[in-house]
Amino acid sequence: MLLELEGVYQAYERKGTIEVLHDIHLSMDEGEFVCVLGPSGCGKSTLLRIIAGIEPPVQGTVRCNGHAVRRPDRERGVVFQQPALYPWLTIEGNIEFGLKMRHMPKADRREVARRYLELVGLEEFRDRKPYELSGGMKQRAAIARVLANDPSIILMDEPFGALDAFTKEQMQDALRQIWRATGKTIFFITHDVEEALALGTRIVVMSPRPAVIHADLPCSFTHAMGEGSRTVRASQAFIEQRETLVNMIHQMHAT
Ligand SMILES: Nc1ncnc2c1ncn2[C@@H]1O[C@H](COP(=O)(O)OP(=O)(O)OP(=O)(O)O)[C@@H](O)[C@H]1O
Repeated sequence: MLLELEGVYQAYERKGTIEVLHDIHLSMDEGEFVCVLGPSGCGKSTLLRIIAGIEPPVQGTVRCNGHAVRRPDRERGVVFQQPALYPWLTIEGNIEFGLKMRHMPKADRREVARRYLELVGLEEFRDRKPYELSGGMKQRAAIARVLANDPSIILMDEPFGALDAFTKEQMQDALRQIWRATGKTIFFITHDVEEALALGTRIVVMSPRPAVIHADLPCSFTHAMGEGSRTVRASQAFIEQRETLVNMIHQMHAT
């Protein structure tokens, strides 16, 4: 088991106690692509921060590769909605940064950076600064930077949430190719039911706060998608599954 969460409980003290996560149990195997859906404010980002080691839970444990998670480390790479690239470095410099901090020799760094620049389709932009790139390209660079650190799992918090619909679909198709090419395990938070169905091998639905896991469903559309995904997205089975999930989330909002 790559990742194991047992009895994770999180609450904050703010004019009384806000219970956010109630009792989360979740395991992930290597190579899985788990998409997490749930009503707004239910604690999805909180869960990601706990898995990343950015904040500790009040109760419960998180284990990654058999070790208790206590702080952020490169075993768990994180991609946020706003790509956190260093504005003064080139795209290649950004991708190499973590490797440089670990004292990897320059020639090796360059080789790793070029490999991932190519994988995310940014070879031609390697000498540009982040402000010269579109939103989608910046997010590709952020993904390449995380991949360069060779994490066991990539944690993504609505990474395409700020992109227009067309770019978003392109990025989903690109991420699927990257996942296939690298075999990485991905934990992906989204508000977008169609996005979850188009990417995940598993869909986890969280309940409203204090959140528990309301549903944990296998999903196979991503396997049926080629370089593009239009045909599968327009299929009857996809649309039916989308409506089932949208209704499930609406019903939780209403109760
Ligand atoms: N450090 C904190 N202190 C106090 N309350 C917090 C803290 N972090 C999160 N919360 C509260 O916990 C709840 C869950 O927040 P979180 O951002 O994890 O939800 P989410 O499901 O990711 O939301 P959204 O879908 O809107 O992005 C919210 O009510 C939020 O206000």
